Amino acid sequence: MNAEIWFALAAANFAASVAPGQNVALVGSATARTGLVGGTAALLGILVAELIWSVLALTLAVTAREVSPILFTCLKAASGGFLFWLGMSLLREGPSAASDAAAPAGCFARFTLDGFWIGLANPLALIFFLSLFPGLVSDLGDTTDPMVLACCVSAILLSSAAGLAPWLVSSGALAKIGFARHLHVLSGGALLVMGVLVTFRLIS
Ligand SMILES: NC(=[NH2+])NCCC[C@H](N)C(=O)O
Repeated sequence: MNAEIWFALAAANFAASVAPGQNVALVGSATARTGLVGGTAALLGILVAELIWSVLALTLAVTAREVSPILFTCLKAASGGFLFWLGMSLLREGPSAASDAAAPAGCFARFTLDGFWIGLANPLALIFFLSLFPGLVSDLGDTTDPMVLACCVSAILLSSAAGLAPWLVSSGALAKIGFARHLHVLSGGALLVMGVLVTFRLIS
């Protein structure tokens, strides 16, 4: 794997990662509630999910065509329900713990876990890892070779983190200058609306 392919992979994933979606909304919401530490905890959970997606897509070489439509539907239903529930519970809690010091114990572990599920059941991640990603790595030969695997995974994880970093930093800055409540309502509401949309599209 040469540097060109590494950068092409990283650039494609950066574009997908920086685009607004449920990962971005969770990072915003976690940062509004508990500052940069909470946002970073959510980001770490998302990265673990992305690690799983990229390793699965590379080692099993699964593509969208091979995944049963029933599994897709189940994943979307789980994603819709979880987004709705998470949006509701975040909105109900309110941005009470806007400073790191006031954050309740266990809050960061919760954000990491939320990040993990949000990242795993992300319809945009499904599209990326099962449709775009296989095309991007198709010339690499044996993608189960540990070296190739490590290169691809490092490109994905670094670019995903780089895509979420501007949202983390700007959310932290907004929370600091007194917009924590607005940010909280906006990102919690976005998660809720995405949950409704995913569910609505499934049943309509
Ligand atoms: N690594 C990826 N391409 N993941 C999908 C990210 C989707 C989108 N940026 C979101 O926040 O929901």
